[in-house]
Amino acid sequence: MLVATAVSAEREAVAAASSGTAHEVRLPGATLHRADGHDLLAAGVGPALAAASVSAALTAAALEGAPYRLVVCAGIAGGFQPGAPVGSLVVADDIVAADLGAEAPEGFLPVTELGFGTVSHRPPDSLVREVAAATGGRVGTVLTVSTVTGSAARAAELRARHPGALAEAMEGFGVAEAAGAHGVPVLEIRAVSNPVGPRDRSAWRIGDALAALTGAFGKLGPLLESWNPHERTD
Ligand SMILES: O=C(O)c1cccc(C(=O)CC[C@H]2O[C@@H](n3cnc4c(=O)[nH]cnc43)[C@H](O)[C@@H]2O)c1
Repeated sequence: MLVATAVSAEREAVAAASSGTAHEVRLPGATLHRADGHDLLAAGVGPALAAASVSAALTAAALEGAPYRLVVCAGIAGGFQPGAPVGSLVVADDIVAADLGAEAPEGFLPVTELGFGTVSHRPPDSLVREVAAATGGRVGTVLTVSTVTGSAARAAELRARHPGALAEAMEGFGVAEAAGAHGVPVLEIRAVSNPVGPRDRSAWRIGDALAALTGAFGKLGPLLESWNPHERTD
């Protein structure tokens, strides 16, 4: 399994859930922290760098003859209120690129309406349900944005376009695109550090969110390690 976070503080929060000592594996384009049979990667902020880093890790694993069974995108996120309060955990049932497209006089057009690509990746249903049950996480759409929302108007616009959205972050769709290109299932787990809305960096509760991430992964170890994509029922 590969767990991809944006920054090293998030990677360390995930690592704190297991007792094993990690060693570094340096690859072209990515440095893995390997412990207890899984790899952790601080893949960078934003969908492009996250996709490039995860793609490097997936390619290296495939060339070694040991492909990953699962890629998990994990980290902190903004939560849409009141569905995802600060400190809560969100498990994505849909990983959606919210700003990939074009503006038109009639509104935003997703890239799919321009005839290109995709804007959504759906993690395996059964795994989403099991992870949510084990962690107490809320299940919903997690948006991937390249610009952190900073106004009530933008938050309302995103909610209108994505009524099922519980959280926004900046890497999920990039990680999912990389995993999808390798045919590997993907999951996104986010701990809410701040409300989505008017920018107020002083209101971010990063420590609480990182602690929630550690708590979640503490409950997930055996479930994720033993999950077999070939036994999926969905
Ligand atoms: O300053 C720190 O100590 C620190 C520790 C851990 C993480 C950070 C980050 O700034 C991570 C950036 C990361 O967080 C996601 N994020 C969090 N809130 C939002 C949001 O409201 N909208 C979009 N993204 C959000 C995002 O995935 C960033 O990559 C700092």
